[in-house]
Amino acid sequence: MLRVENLSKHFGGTQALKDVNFEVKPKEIIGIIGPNGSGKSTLLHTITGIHKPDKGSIWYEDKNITSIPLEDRARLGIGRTFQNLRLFKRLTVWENMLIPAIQLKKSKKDMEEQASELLNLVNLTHLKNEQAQNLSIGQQRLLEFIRAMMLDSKIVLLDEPTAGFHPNMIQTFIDTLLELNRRGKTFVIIEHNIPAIMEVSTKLIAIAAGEVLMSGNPEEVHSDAKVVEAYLG
Ligand SMILES: Nc1ncnc2c1ncn2[C@@H]1O[C@H](COP(=O)(O)OP(=O)(O)OP(=O)(O)O)[C@@H](O)[C@H]1O
Repeated sequence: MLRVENLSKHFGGTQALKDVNFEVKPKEIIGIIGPNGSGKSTLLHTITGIHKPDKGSIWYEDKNITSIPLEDRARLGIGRTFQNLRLFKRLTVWENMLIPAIQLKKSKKDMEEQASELLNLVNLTHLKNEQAQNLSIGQQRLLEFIRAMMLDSKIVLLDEPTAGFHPNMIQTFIDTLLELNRRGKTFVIIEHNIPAIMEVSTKLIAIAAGEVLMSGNPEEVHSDAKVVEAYLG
Protein backbone atom coordinates (compact mmCIF):
# COMPACT_ATOMS: atom_id res chain seq x y z
CA MET A 1 0.00 0.00 0.00
CA LEU A 2 2.76 2.43 1.04
CA ARG A 3 6.44 1.82 0.38
CA VAL A 4 9.43 3.90 1.30
CA GLU A 5 12.70 3.16 -0.50
CA ASN A 6 16.14 4.40 0.55
CA LEU A 7 14.70 7.61 1.94
CA SER A 8 17.31 10.12 3.08
CA LYS A 9 16.95 13.68 4.34
CA HIS A 10 19.43 16.05 5.95
CA PHE A 11 19.11 19.47 7.55
CA GLY A 12 22.48 21.26 7.42
CA GLY A 13 24.89 18.90 9.14
CA THR A 14 22.13 16.70 10.62
CA GLN A 15 21.32 13.46 8.82
CA ALA A 16 17.66 13.17 9.90
CA LEU A 17 16.93 10.10 7.70
CA LYS A 18 19.42 7.69 6.20
CA ASP A 19 18.39 5.08 3.64
CA VAL A 20 15.08 4.26 5.33
CA ASN A 21 13.16 1.35 3.81
CA PHE A 22 9.83 -0.10 4.85
CA GLU A 23 6.49 -1.22 3.54
CA VAL A 24 2.96 -0.87 4.90
CA LYS A 25 0.37 -3.39 3.79
CA PRO A 26 -3.39 -2.71 3.84
CA LYS A 27 -4.94 -2.92 7.34
CA GLU A 28 -1.58 -3.05 9.10
CA ILE A 29 -0.89 -0.92 12.15
CA ILE A 30 2.76 0.05 11.99
CA GLY A 31 4.33 1.46 15.15
CA ILE A 32 7.40 3.65 14.83
CA ILE A 33 9.52 4.07 17.93
CA GLY A 34 12.83 5.78 18.54
CA PRO A 35 14.54 8.20 20.90
CA ASN A 36 13.94 11.97 20.69
CA GLY A 37 15.46 13.44 17.55
CA SER A 38 15.80 10.08 15.79
CA GLY A 39 13.92 11.23 12.68
CA LYS A 40 10.36 9.96 13.29
CA SER A 41 8.53 13.20 12.53
CA THR A 42 10.85 13.92 9.60
CA LEU A 43 9.82 10.55 8.18
CA LEU A 44 6.11 11.44 8.42
CA HIS A 45 6.72 14.93 7.02
CA THR A 46 8.59 13.42 4.07
CA ILE A 47 5.89 10.84 3.35
CA THR A 48 3.14 13.48 3.45
CA GLY A 49 5.11 15.96 1.33
CA ILE A 50 6.09 18.67 3.83
CA HIS A 51 9.77 17.79 3.25
CA LYS A 52 11.36 16.82 -0.04
CA PRO A 53 13.75 13.89 0.40
CA ASP A 54 17.37 14.26 -0.71
CA LYS A 55 17.30 10.73 -2.02
CA GLY A 56 14.95 7.78 -2.28
CA SER A 57 11.32 7.32 -3.27
CA ILE A 58 7.84 6.98 -1.81
CA TRP A 59 5.26 4.71 -3.44
CA TYR A 60 1.54 4.65 -2.68
CA GLU A 61 -0.61 1.97 -4.27
CA ASP A 62 2.13 1.43 -6.89
CA LYS A 63 2.27 5.12 -7.83
CA ASN A 64 5.50 7.03 -7.30
CA ILE A 65 4.40 9.99 -5.16
CA THR A 66 7.88 11.27 -4.23
CA SER A 67 7.46 14.55 -6.09
CA ILE A 68 3.72 15.16 -6.09
CA PRO A 69 2.30 18.07 -4.05
CA LEU A 70 1.12 17.60 -0.47
CA GLU A 71 -2.58 18.16 -1.32
CA ASP A 72 -2.45 15.47 -4.01
CA ARG A 73 -1.09 12.93 -1.51
CA ALA A 74 -3.98 13.77 0.81
CA ARG A 75 -6.41 13.44 -2.10
CA LEU A 76 -5.03 10.00 -2.94
CA GLY A 77 -5.89 8.84 0.57
CA ILE A 78 -2.96 9.63 2.89
CA GLY A 79 -4.17 11.40 6.04
CA ARG A 80 -2.29 12.52 9.12
CA THR A 81 -2.29 14.23 12.48
CA PHE A 82 0.46 16.46 13.87
CA GLN A 83 2.60 16.40 17.00
CA ASN A 84 1.54 20.02 17.58
CA LEU A 85 -2.24 20.09 17.63
CA ARG A 86 -3.83 21.89 14.70
CA LEU A 87 -7.43 22.31 15.81
CA PHE A 88 -9.51 25.44 15.23
CA LYS A 89 -9.30 26.39 18.90
CA ARG A 90 -12.15 28.91 19.05
CA LEU A 91 -14.56 26.74 17.08
CA THR A 92 -16.66 24.08 18.71
CA VAL A 93 -15.83 20.40 18.73
CA TRP A 94 -18.70 19.85 16.28
CA GLU A 95 -17.47 22.58 13.90
CA ASN A 96 -13.96 21.14 14.05
CA MET A 97 -15.34 17.80 12.94
CA LEU A 98 -17.35 19.16 10.02
CA ILE A 99 -15.22 21.91 8.51
CA PRO A 100 -12.32 19.83 7.08
CA ALA A 101 -14.78 17.38 5.54
CA ILE A 102 -16.60 20.08 3.55
CA GLN A 103 -14.02 19.76 0.75
CA LEU A 104 -15.16 16.16 0.15
CA LYS A 105 -18.61 17.27 -0.96
CA LYS A 106 -20.36 14.62 1.10
CA SER A 107 -23.98 15.21 1.98
CA LYS A 108 -24.57 17.18 5.20
CA LYS A 109 -26.52 14.25 6.60
CA ASP A 110 -23.69 11.78 5.94
CA MET A 111 -21.10 14.10 7.47
CA GLU A 112 -23.20 14.66 10.57
CA GLU A 113 -23.85 10.97 11.03
CA GLN A 114 -20.16 10.19 10.66
CA ALA A 115 -19.14 12.99 13.06
CA SER A 116 -21.68 11.85 15.68
CA GLU A 117 -20.53 8.28 15.49
CA LEU A 118 -16.84 9.19 15.79
CA LEU A 119 -17.48 11.52 18.74
CA ASN A 120 -19.37 8.73 20.40
CA LEU A 121 -16.50 6.29 19.90
CA VAL A 122 -14.11 8.56 21.84
CA ASN A 123 -16.68 9.66 24.46
CA LEU A 124 -16.65 13.32 23.44
CA THR A 125 -20.33 13.67 22.50
CA HIS A 126 -21.13 15.63 25.64
CA LEU A 127 -18.52 18.24 24.62
CA LYS A 128 -19.72 18.78 21.04
CA ASN A 129 -20.79 22.40 21.62
CA GLU A 130 -17.68 23.31 23.62
CA GLN A 131 -14.88 25.38 22.06
CA ALA A 132 -11.93 23.11 21.26
CA GLN A 133 -9.64 25.24 23.42
CA ASN A 134 -11.69 24.36 26.52
CA LEU A 135 -10.93 20.64 26.19
CA SER A 136 -8.02 19.01 28.00
CA ILE A 137 -4.94 18.35 25.86
CA GLY A 138 -5.78 14.65 25.78
CA GLN A 139 -9.35 15.37 24.65
CA GLN A 140 -8.00 17.74 21.98
CA ARG A 141 -5.71 14.96 20.74
CA LEU A 142 -8.62 12.53 20.56
CA LEU A 143 -10.57 15.17 18.66
CA GLU A 144 -7.73 15.70 16.19
CA PHE A 145 -7.51 11.94 15.73
CA ILE A 146 -11.20 11.45 14.90
CA ARG A 147 -11.31 14.66 12.86
CA ALA A 148 -8.66 13.12 10.59
CA MET A 149 -11.05 10.18 10.08
CA MET A 150 -13.66 12.53 8.59
CA LEU A 151 -11.48 12.82 5.47
CA ASP A 152 -11.92 9.12 4.68
CA SER A 153 -8.19 8.59 4.12
CA LYS A 154 -7.20 4.98 3.51
CA ILE A 155 -4.00 5.27 5.52
CA VAL A 156 -3.59 7.64 8.44
CA LEU A 157 -0.23 8.67 9.90
CA LEU A 158 -0.45 9.63 13.58
CA ASP A 159 2.33 11.64 15.24
CA GLU A 160 2.34 10.92 18.99
CA PRO A 161 -1.44 10.53 19.28
CA THR A 162 -1.42 9.89 23.05
CA ALA A 163 0.94 12.69 24.15
CA GLY A 164 -0.60 14.58 27.08
CA PHE A 165 -3.23 11.92 27.75
CA HIS A 166 -4.67 11.27 31.16
CA PRO A 167 -3.87 7.56 31.69
CA ASN A 168 -7.56 6.61 31.60
CA MET A 169 -7.87 7.95 28.05
CA ILE A 170 -5.30 5.58 26.57
CA GLN A 171 -7.79 2.71 26.45
CA THR A 172 -10.36 4.87 24.65
CA PHE A 173 -7.76 5.68 22.02
CA ILE A 174 -6.69 2.04 21.67
CA ASP A 175 -10.28 0.76 21.39
CA THR A 176 -11.15 3.40 18.78
CA LEU A 177 -8.04 2.76 16.75
CA LEU A 178 -8.64 -0.99 16.73
CA GLU A 179 -12.29 -0.51 15.79
CA LEU A 180 -11.38 1.77 12.87
CA ASN A 181 -8.71 -0.74 11.82
CA ARG A 182 -11.32 -3.53 11.87
CA ARG A 183 -13.38 -1.39 9.52
CA GLY A 184 -10.46 -1.22 7.09
CA LYS A 185 -8.19 1.68 8.05
CA THR A 186 -4.42 1.35 7.89
CA PHE A 187 -2.29 3.23 10.40
CA VAL A 188 1.32 4.32 10.86
CA ILE A 189 1.84 5.59 14.40
CA ILE A 190 4.77 7.38 15.99
CA GLU A 191 4.48 6.80 19.71
CA HIS A 192 6.55 7.15 22.88
CA ASN A 193 4.01 5.21 24.95
CA ILE A 194 5.59 1.78 24.53
CA PRO A 195 2.88 -0.33 26.23
CA ALA A 196 0.22 1.32 24.03
CA ILE A 197 2.12 0.88 20.79
CA MET A 198 3.00 -2.71 21.70
CA GLU A 199 -0.68 -3.41 22.23
CA VAL A 200 -1.91 -2.08 18.91
CA SER A 201 0.87 -2.52 16.36
CA THR A 202 1.06 -5.43 13.96
CA LYS A 203 4.63 -4.45 13.12
CA LEU A 204 7.13 -2.28 14.95
CA ILE A 205 9.91 -0.23 13.36
CA ALA A 206 12.65 1.08 15.63
CA ILE A 207 14.69 3.98 14.33
CA ALA A 208 17.73 5.72 15.79
CA ALA A 209 19.84 8.52 14.32
CA GLY A 210 17.72 8.44 11.15
CA GLU A 211 18.28 4.74 10.42
CA VAL A 212 16.01 1.73 10.79
CA LEU A 213 17.59 -0.36 13.55
CA MET A 214 15.10 -3.18 13.30
CA SER A 215 11.58 -3.90 12.11
CA GLY A 216 9.20 -6.80 12.53
CA ASN A 217 7.35 -8.55 15.33
CA PRO A 218 6.70 -5.95 18.09
CA GLU A 219 7.92 -8.21 20.93
CA GLU A 220 11.14 -9.08 19.12
CA VAL A 221 11.90 -5.50 18.13
CA HIS A 222 11.17 -4.13 21.59
CA SER A 223 13.44 -6.61 23.34
CA ASP A 224 16.27 -6.45 20.80
CA ALA A 225 19.59 -5.45 22.40
CA LYS A 226 20.33 -2.74 19.76
CA VAL A 227 16.91 -1.16 20.32
CA VAL A 228 17.22 -1.22 24.10
CA GLU A 229 20.66 0.36 23.87
CA ALA A 230 19.44 3.11 21.50
CA TYR A 231 16.75 4.06 24.02
CA LEU A 232 18.93 3.89 27.10
CA GLY A 233 22.12 5.17 25.50
N1 LIG B 1 13.10 21.70 9.94
C1 LIG B 1 14.24 21.29 10.50
N2 LIG B 1 15.36 22.04 10.43
C2 LIG B 1 16.52 21.63 10.98
N3 LIG B 1 16.68 20.46 11.65
C3 LIG B 1 15.59 19.68 11.77
C4 LIG B 1 14.31 20.04 11.21
N4 LIG B 1 13.42 19.05 11.50
C5 LIG B 1 14.09 18.12 12.20
N5 LIG B 1 15.39 18.50 12.37
C6 LIG B 1 16.43 17.72 13.04
O1 LIG B 1 16.39 16.40 12.50
C7 LIG B 1 16.54 15.43 13.54
C8 LIG B 1 15.31 14.53 13.57
O2 LIG B 1 14.21 15.29 14.07
P1 LIG B 1 12.73 14.69 14.20
O3 LIG B 1 11.86 15.81 14.68
O4 LIG B 1 12.37 14.03 12.94
O5 LIG B 1 12.93 13.62 15.35
P2 LIG B 1 11.82 12.82 16.18
O6 LIG B 1 12.30 11.41 16.25
O7 LIG B 1 10.49 13.07 15.62
O8 LIG B 1 11.95 13.50 17.61
P3 LIG B 1 10.85 13.63 18.81
O9 LIG B 1 10.60 12.24 19.32
O10 LIG B 1 11.56 14.50 19.81
O11 LIG B 1 9.64 14.28 18.21
C9 LIG B 1 16.77 16.20 14.84
O12 LIG B 1 18.17 16.33 15.02
C10 LIG B 1 16.15 17.56 14.55
O13 LIG B 1 16.77 18.58 15.29
